[in-house]
Amino acid sequence: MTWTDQAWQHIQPLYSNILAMPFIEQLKNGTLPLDKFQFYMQQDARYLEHYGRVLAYLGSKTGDNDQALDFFDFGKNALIVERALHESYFSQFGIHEDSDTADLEPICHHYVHFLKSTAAFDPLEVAMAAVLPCFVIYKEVGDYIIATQTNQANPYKNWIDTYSGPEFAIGVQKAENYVNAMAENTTEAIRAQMLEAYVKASRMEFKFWEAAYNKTAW
Ligand SMILES: Cc1ncc(CN)c(N)n1
Repeated sequence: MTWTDQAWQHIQPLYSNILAMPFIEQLKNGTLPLDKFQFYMQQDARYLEHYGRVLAYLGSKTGDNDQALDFFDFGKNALIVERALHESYFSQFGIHEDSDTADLEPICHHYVHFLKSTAAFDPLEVAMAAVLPCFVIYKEVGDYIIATQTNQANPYKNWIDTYSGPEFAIGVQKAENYVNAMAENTTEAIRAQMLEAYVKASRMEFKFWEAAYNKTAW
């Protein structure tokens, strides 16, 4: 079994909890209150600015040029999605343009700085494992919503389409392949740290949606 399969299996209880969250259930049904989605979008735009930079930074740290190019692309894509949020969703959902300067709320702040410090101070394998749940969980949630939704007039359709399409899945698979190759070529001790980082980031994905649902501020 690959390292990513093992890691994914390891977080199944948490993933089941994610699917049962009111945020995800209501996003799927199209009944999520607008103010909760607005809060989420605003924080997510800020998150993506930082996440994109972390991915590009990890690309710059790898000695493998293919991996570097792919991580530069992943970083660029995160910023492209962030820009799309501004150009379409922000006006569609009535979110104020001053979101650029919106405070990072506690969970977003913690997640971003966890990724940045892991990228800066931990082994590259661990940092690559830390950024993976952001790919995998969104893909799985996107696919789950597409497979189970019944509301064809869901106002959040565009968001759902971003993460459920084949294009996103290709990137996720590439990122997983790199992490598997790195896991194979490292030590048991580093693999344990990789798993710890993967689990922490997955918990933060849960917390990010929970914070949006509760509109948690400082
Ligand atoms: C918090 C979070 N995690 C993951 C994704 C998907 N890249 C996102 N947009 N936002």
